[in-house]
Amino acid sequence: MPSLAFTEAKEMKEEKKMKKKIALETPETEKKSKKLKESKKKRKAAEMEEEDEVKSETSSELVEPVDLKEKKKKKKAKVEEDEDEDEVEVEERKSEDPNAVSRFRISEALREKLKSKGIESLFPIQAMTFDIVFDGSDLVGRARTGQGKTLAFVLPILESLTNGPAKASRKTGYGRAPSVIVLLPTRELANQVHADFEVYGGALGLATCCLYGGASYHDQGMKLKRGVDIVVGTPGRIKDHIERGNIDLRSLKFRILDEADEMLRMGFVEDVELILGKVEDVTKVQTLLFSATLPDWVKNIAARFLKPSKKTVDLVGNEKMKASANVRHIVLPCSKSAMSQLIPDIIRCYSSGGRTIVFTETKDFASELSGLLPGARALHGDIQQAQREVTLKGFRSGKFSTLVATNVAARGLDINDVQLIIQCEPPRDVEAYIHRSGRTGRAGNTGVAVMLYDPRRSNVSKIERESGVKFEHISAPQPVDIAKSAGQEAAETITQVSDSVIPAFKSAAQELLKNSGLSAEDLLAKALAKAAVSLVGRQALSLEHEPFGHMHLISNFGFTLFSHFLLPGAENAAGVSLNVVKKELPRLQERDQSRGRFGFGSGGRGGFGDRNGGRGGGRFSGGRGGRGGFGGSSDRRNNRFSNGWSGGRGRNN
Ligand SMILES: Nc1ncnc2c1ncn2[C@@H]1O[C@H](COP(=O)(O)OP(=O)(O)OP(=O)(O)O)[C@@H](O)[C@H]1O
Repeated sequence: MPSLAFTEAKEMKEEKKMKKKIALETPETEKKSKKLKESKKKRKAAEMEEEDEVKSETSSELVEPVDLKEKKKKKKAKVEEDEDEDEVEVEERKSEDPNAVSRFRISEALREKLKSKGIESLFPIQAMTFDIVFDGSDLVGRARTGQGKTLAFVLPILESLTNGPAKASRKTGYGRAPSVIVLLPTRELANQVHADFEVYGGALGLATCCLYGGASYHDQGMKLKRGVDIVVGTPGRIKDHIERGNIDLRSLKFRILDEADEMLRMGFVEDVELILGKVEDVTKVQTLLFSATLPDWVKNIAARFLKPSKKTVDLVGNEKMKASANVRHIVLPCSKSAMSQLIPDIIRCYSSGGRTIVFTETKDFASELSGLLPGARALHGDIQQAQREVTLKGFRSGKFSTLVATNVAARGLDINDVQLIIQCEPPRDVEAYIHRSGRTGRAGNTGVAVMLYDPRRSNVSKIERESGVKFEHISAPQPVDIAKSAGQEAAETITQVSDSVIPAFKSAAQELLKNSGLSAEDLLAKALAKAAVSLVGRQALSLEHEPFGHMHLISNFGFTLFSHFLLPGAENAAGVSLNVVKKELPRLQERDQSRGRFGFGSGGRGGFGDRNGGRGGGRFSGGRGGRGGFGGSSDRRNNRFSNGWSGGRGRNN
């Protein structure tokens, strides 16, 4: 038997070779070349059109309509021919793609299912491990977050069971014992991996069930009784089913430890050992271990579960950067008491209108913070399982866009369009940082991870050193940042407006352009500012049931936007209505960093007037310090935004 060191050295050489091969054609290059092709096509079509236009102008002089028609026909044929060539090129390129699904021992049914999910090419970790798993080896697989480790084990296992080496000996029929067990550290993750097995395994006629705590034993037991091929679950509940005699693991073909380090760190070692130990003949079972992080202590424990001949595919290896390279890693000083004020600003600036996950260290703080952030919901271990599922479903479906969670959401969760991760303080270990920040920037997309820290109590250098991340240090978003991102959002909503409205508004636009004395660009900028304000207004209205929602939006966004961008040109802002919040506003708490370096820009001192004490009565009025705030209104009779800009110091409260 070759020594472990020798096997590993040989494996590393093989890995290097494979990495080179795979690097030749990554999904990124594919995307780029697709884009190039599309723009080439568009350019060609545009050129043809342009030429046609020129020709048709001259054609009236030449009066040769038949000839022209003929030419057009020929040209059309040429475009079609070129398009065909392009399609052939795409097909050729696909067949050259070393990671094309068709190049692997993947059956037609599974290929079709993958295609229906938009997957025609395997990601590197999948391509590098497929044959290893399919051909029967144990494996330790490591790749950064969001690189597709789940399908790296799902695909070869399914193929092996239905068309490969494990087919002959797997159990079939009613009441069959499972062939696969997948162990995961959290219920949410178990659900997610179960869903993948259901989709892809279902296409091959395989049945899966999911076993985790907080759900009915009876339902789970019934499924096991009927017989399943794949069991996915958390160690505690699986152990319970073993003890109840509901599950027979003697004839397993595959055992998978996903997020292995977390499972072992959470103290599941004994449960995991008990579950894995139920196999009758360990030489007949394949064991796979996956994670984005594999500290040495885990490797040592894991060595007990895997055969000495195991292979290792480590796409992180000794590279300095351990966290996702698709994520912009940012740190920002902030005290705990300022978080509920600052986080909405960070979301507005960095979430690109997508979803945000805010991580807290404790369950209590997750609950507290979720109550303070507009439209946020909490997810942590003290919440009933049924509610956890409802919350996650709502977040996935876009019912709300901010999830405040503990580490239950740190691992493995793959949620579409999570653009921003906020960590309220540096986590205890680097692995948590890597996994939390990895909830964004997945499957080749980009994202932003902001970590808050209190400079008096924590420092970021340990995480920076151990994760290999070079943090970008920023200060609290300034009004200009907020306005910029609101402008972008407004611009996006404008691009979505149907062209059909143009005729109705065109004459007003022409008149405005003619009479305003401004360039089209400047006018558009003003229109965007107005649209941005309406946008905030709508959000404020939709959040009226949230006690703090409207206050944040107006105070942190609207306030600074108005005060710093509209008010200096106050005469231009006349008519911008502030009556978006219809009921009496709560008094804005003066935040304790407003004078400090972590404060929210110069708008920090402004605030809502107090209806009782202040003269601003129910309108946006000057805050205590007055600087950056709205002055006492010159138009106190209505709840409108007035021109009462106070450049001076606190006259208004
Ligand atoms: N070959 C592929 N082509 C396109 N998308 C893919 C491919 N493989 C996986 N994906 C998608 O990539 C996303 C990330 O995959 P997955 O959740 O398996 O990542 P991961 O490496 O396990 O991440 P983590 O370490 O955070 O658990 C998923 O949405 C998945 O559907």
